[in-house]
Amino acid sequence: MSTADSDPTTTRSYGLTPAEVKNLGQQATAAKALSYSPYSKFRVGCALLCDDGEIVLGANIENASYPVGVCAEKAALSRACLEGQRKFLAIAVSTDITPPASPCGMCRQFIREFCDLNLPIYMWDKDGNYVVKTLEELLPMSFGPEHLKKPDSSV
Ligand SMILES: O=c1ccn([C@H]2C[C@H](O)[C@@H](CO)O2)c(=O)[nH]1
Repeated sequence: MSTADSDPTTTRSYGLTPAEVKNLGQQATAAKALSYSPYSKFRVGCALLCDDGEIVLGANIENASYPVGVCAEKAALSRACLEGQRKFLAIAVSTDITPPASPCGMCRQFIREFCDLNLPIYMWDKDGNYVVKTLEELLPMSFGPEHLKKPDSSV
């Protein structure tokens, strides 16, 4: 007999149902098609689950002046922020490699601005499998907005 805890169709991962995790991963994987990465040829797709249920996509955007390029996570969070989104329930990142890539250090800090430390970050590989870690696991002892005087979030 299956219970709510053992049934893989109902067991939640960090508050998300298996269907929500899968959907977010599929959207991050699809977002790789938006990647502009002529230099590295390394496509990264990102899907953010906002607290109102909206999913915002991003991809890496490179530049002839290499350091000017933007990572997928930063692109997605910037896009979401400009849409007025400020709170996120989960992030999925997808690349074309196995084992999956994890967000770079700058992206971890960028995520830290808007997300709780227990935010799950799902890292999808080319075979459709994922590893999940919390933001705190990827960025321990981090520095965040609460360490500064309370910012005026309307600015
Ligand atoms: O967390 C990361 C790490 C790298 N990249 C992009 C930047 C560059 O376009 C390519 C190779 O580094 O991958 C991301 O989008 N996110």
